[in-house]
Amino acid sequence: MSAPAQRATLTFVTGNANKLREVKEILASSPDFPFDLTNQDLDLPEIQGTTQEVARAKCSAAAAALNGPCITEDTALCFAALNGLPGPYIKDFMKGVGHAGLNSMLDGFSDRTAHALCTFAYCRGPGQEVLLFEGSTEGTIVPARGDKKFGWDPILEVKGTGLTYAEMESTQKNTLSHRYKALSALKEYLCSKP
Ligand SMILES: O=c1[nH]c(=O)c2ncn([C@@H]3O[C@H](COP(=O)(O)OP(=O)(O)OP(=O)(O)O)[C@@H](O)[C@H]3O)c2[nH]1
Ligand SMILES: [Mg+2]
Repeated sequence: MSAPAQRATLTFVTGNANKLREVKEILASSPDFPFDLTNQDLDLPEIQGTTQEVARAKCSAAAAALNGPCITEDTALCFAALNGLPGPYIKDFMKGVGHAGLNSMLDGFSDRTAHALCTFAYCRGPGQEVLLFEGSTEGTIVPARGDKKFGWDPILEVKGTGLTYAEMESTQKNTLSHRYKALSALKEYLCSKP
């Protein structure tokens, strides 16, 4: 009997262990995903700009550094009252002011809605076009509730659930999250390619 054909490997370039965990969890229920996923943590520049500009530049730099195909992922938290900010700069805002500070930024505004935006980027190799796959989940910014193991999960109450991401089981977050939606779009594209 011949050995089963080996699947190609795709490198997910990220230094974020929580992202990697969620991506693996989501893909675990996607046996049709056409790659074996590996991970590398590379120190890549994250430019200033729109979420799409940030994602394209990072993935392009990752493909050049790896000299091969890769995916990267950027997550933004966008406050409606602030025209989408902090957006792609949420990492520094979270580090700088934390859950309480992010809540205070909306004091004085009647609109406390926000959306989490995930952008997966896929590049086949150095100098190749970068393709983007986005997913967004709506919610409201609230005082922290739930498990504090992942970033701003405790302050985004997801629309229609009454729960913050941090109050959900991972199985629930992974069926409605920004990451789940963007990864589904990436998967659909990769599965449609010969
Ligand atoms: O509560 C959260 N729930 C999430 O679902 C989620 N996804 C990302 N993040 C955080 O938002 C910032 C994005 O910045 P980011 O996209 O540049 O990520 P990163 O620098 O940590 O990793 P990477 O760039 O190596 O992939 C970082 O602080 C991430 O920790 C999340 N926080
Ligand atoms: Mg980053």
